[in-house]
Amino acid sequence: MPRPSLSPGTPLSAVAARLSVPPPAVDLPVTDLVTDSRRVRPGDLFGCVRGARADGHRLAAAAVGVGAVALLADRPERLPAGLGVPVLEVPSVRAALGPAGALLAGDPADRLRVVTVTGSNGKTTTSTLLAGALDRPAARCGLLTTVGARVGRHTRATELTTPEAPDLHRLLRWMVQRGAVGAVVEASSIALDVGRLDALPAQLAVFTGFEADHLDHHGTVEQYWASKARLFAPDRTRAAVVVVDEPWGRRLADQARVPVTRVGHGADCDVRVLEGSSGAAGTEVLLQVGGGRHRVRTPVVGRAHTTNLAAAWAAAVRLGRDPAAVTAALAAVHAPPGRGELLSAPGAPLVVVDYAHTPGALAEALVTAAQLRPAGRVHLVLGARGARDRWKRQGLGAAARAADEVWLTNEGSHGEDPAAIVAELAVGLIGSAAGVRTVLDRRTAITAAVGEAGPGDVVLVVGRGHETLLQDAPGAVDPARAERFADAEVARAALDGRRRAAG
Ligand SMILES: CC(=O)N[C@H]1[C@@H](OP(=O)(O)OP(=O)(O)OC[C@H]2O[C@@H](n3ccc(=O)[nH]c3=O)[C@H](O)[C@@H]2O)O[C@H](CO)[C@@H](O)[C@@H]1O[C@H](C)C(=O)N[C@@H](C)C(=O)N[C@H](CCC(=O)O)C(=O)O
Repeated sequence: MPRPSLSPGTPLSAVAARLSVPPPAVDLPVTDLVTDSRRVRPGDLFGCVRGARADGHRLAAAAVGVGAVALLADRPERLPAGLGVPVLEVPSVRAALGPAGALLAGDPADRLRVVTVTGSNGKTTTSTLLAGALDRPAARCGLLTTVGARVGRHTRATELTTPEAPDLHRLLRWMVQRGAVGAVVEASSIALDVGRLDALPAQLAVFTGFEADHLDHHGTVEQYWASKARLFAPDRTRAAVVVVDEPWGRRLADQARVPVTRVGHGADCDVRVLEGSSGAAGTEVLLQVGGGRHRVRTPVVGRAHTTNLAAAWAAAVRLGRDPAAVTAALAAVHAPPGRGELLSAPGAPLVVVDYAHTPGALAEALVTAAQLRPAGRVHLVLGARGARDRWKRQGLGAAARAADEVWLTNEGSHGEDPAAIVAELAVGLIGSAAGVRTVLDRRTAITAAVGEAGPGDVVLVVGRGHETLLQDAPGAVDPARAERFADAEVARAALDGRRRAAG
């Protein structure tokens, strides 16, 4: 991610003061805080992060070699002798990245009304809806989600759903420089767990709902929930909007020590969903708020988005926006790419490309698909990501039983055997009435599903949504080792091919 022009520099002693550690023997200005030696520029402060695969302390010499003028370290004994640069010793470099990153970015969050959005499903859509409800030409609201960073018509690609803290605060500075007075930030549980959102005070935190996920990182559902619950502590947010349609959300609302606006279908909700429906034209809810009722619409497709829409509406109103203005704004907010994305062509099945990658989200996406073509059949193209969350695969297979036809395929094996991944998905489908076929080449699977489906059917392609890199090589996504592959593009080509074949 290209970095903006360098700031004039901040005294290293100011960084020490922000981190409450002794000042350096030698003071000097530092420009940016960087945690990757491959991205250091002259004048940077290099944070020596100890990770699962590398230790920044062992990379300090390389960082100094390309211009780092000072180091943040929590294992100074691991640093090579004679580096000749001041070292700020901290208890934890990871814990320092937020406060120091904010300072060196100019504390942009102090000039923004920040809203954080977390939850198991719907974070990106809810964040996009909320930013759309808050955004005004004269008072921009920035948006930072899995899809990338955006403010007004400016966009920036990002690598993580929630970037590392120094990158996050630089992106907030980038938004302020382009007129943002607010920012909606999608908060992944992993980011919360490792401290990427530290030093990011929010006016409001939104919880979209809960389903076990990322257990390969968090270990237990309790730990996963606790990582999200951190966002609702008084030192992290002033208020909360919580969807309470399931027990974990209710528990969060009960335990949060900040004012909570409860959203959901229950009679105890402050913003109660009386009715909800979704179809090809979008999603609509009827909300009961006190004595009043509000009918709210969005072009976003998917029954799962009824509570996301209600939460976004409640959050914008909680932040002081006029309810009628919020309702009007939401009517024009379209889904982020790859979330309930519809592709259609004359005489061809309807194709839906969605990000669903948990059993609950898949079940919801299948309900939506069936609702979109009530008289048709549902053809599901399903895979599971390699090298993570293996425990989810049988549950995904079980959720897939609601489809009429299931095409099991590769979704990026990341060093695993694609056939073994598919075999785990197939366990959930044992005894199912659905027709089940395995086609490991994803392009072939999507093309075959589109080719075989009837004109009144739906083809639902899940798991990757907007993503454009498909990787079978081990390790984190690396553009140099991944194939460029966008589900929507492949589905569109399949529809075009079907039209050409029909003459
Ligand atoms: C589990 C996790 O969060 N891992 C992140 C973490 O990796 P790590 O701690 O293992 O770091 P490492 O690779 O050992 O490197 C340690 C340090 O050495 C540095 N380094 C490394 C190599 C080098 O040549 N020079 C160098 O300086 C690295 O920049 C890093 O600071 O720090 C790395 C550098 O910032 C991240 O790239 C990496 O994200 C990986 C790619 C990842 O896949 N993260 C996923 C799990 C993630 O965070 N996902 C959530 C969304 C989940 C969801 O909702 O779907 C997200 O917010 O994106």
